[in-house]
Amino acid sequence: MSETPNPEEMSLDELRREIEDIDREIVELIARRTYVADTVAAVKEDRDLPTTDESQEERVMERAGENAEQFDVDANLVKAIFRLLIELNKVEQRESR
Ligand SMILES: C=C(O[C@@H]1C=C(C(=O)O)C=C[C@H]1O)C(=O)O
Repeated sequence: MSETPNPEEMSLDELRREIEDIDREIVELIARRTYVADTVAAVKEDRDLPTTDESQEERVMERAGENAEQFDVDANLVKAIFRLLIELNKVEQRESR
């Protein structure tokens, strides 16, 4: 085994560390989004509102598409991710009310 670092492998490692950091941040943001759902659930319970609000979901999805376009990423893929995030939030809300 050679002691000389392979520059291509090093930069691959560095890039993967960057992805690892970003992945952690993504999970942290998902957790933050989910924690807010607990508070939303409390407000809805207080006002006797249902967990699902389809018009709000449409606004969230539309915003996701606009943000995706702004950052030049595939809007349909980003929307698919947001569909899952909304479902995750609703599961959390149903558990906490
Ligand atoms: C968080 C809410 O509850 C649900 C979850 C949503 C979301 O995750 O963005 C949007 C609408 C609701 O169906 C809300 O009403 O704002």
